[in-house]
Amino acid sequence: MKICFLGGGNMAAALIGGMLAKGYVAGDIAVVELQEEARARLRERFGVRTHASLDAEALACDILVLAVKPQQMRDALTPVAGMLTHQVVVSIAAGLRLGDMARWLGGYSRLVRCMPNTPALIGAGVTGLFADASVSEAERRAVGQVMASVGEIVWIDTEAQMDAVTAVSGSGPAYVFHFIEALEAAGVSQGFDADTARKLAIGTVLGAARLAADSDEGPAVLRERVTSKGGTTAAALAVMAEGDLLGLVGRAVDAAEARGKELGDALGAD
Ligand SMILES: NC(=O)C1=CN([C@@H]2O[C@H](COP(=O)(O)OP(=O)(O)OC[C@H]3O[C@@H](n4cnc5c(N)ncnc54)[C@H](O)[C@@H]3O)[C@@H](O)[C@H]2O)C=CC1
Ligand SMILES: O=C(O)[C@@H]1CCC=N1
Repeated sequence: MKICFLGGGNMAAALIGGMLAKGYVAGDIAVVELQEEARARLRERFGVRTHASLDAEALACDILVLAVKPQQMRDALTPVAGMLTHQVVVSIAAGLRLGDMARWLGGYSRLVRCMPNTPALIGAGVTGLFADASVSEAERRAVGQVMASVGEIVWIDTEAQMDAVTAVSGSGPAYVFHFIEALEAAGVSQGFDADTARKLAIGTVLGAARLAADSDEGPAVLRERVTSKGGTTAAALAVMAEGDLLGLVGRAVDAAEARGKELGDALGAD
């Protein structure tokens, strides 16, 4: 299975790093990247083959992963129209719809839209996937296998739900990092040095996420177990409820989902 990435930025690096750690070999992975510096970094870091443009050698792949920014996609795909023969084209771009990509590719519709996230780098990603009806079962399995090598995969029933996947798990690591920043800052204002505060904050988020993943009981039960009546946790959670943390996260996810749709509308209108 030969895989070529179009765009070698943050997310391509996260996926490639995760895939190599899971046994994919560098010789089967190529990256097309415009920036010379980025190409050199990718070769040095991962030992993968790099190309300055999507030439015939780069196109000799089974799966072409589109990993450029949504706003860069049209320019990136236009020269490819008419060059694709058998490749399954997998877009990881937020918002961008399959119909618009197929149009830019001159009607080529062997397309999968997916939304990974950056913990893929350590094999702990979550990826939502949706395939065009023309993608065969075997092709879906092959794409699923690549994404499963860097974490969990979830196939989605309708393409419209991809914006919700993006809002929950694609952008989600940033919400968790932001919470870690907040917990760390709170630790510092309690008088800890920055290293100690960070250790306490990251250790807590990591341990709680692992416990939640290992438990059948769900996060609400685990939360209640930490919360003694009249104790310290109850005092903190009351402040979070007063600030409507649940509503705030809901509104944040709604905003991300709406932005995905807006991006899709704007890009498709082009
Ligand atoms: N960063 C994240 O957490 C996630 C990002 N995504 C999606 O992944 C895609 C890439 O995002 P990032 O990696 O963060 O962006 P990035 O800006 O780090 O990487 C994009 C790379 O593509 C290169 N590029 C642009 N046009 C090109 C072309 N025509 N040919 C070859 N290379 C080209 C750029 O030089 C750059 O290195 C986006 O569409 C984004 O929506 C999806 C899931 C998570
Ligand atoms: O912020 C973004 O648009 C991309 C998509 C999901 C994560 N990063």
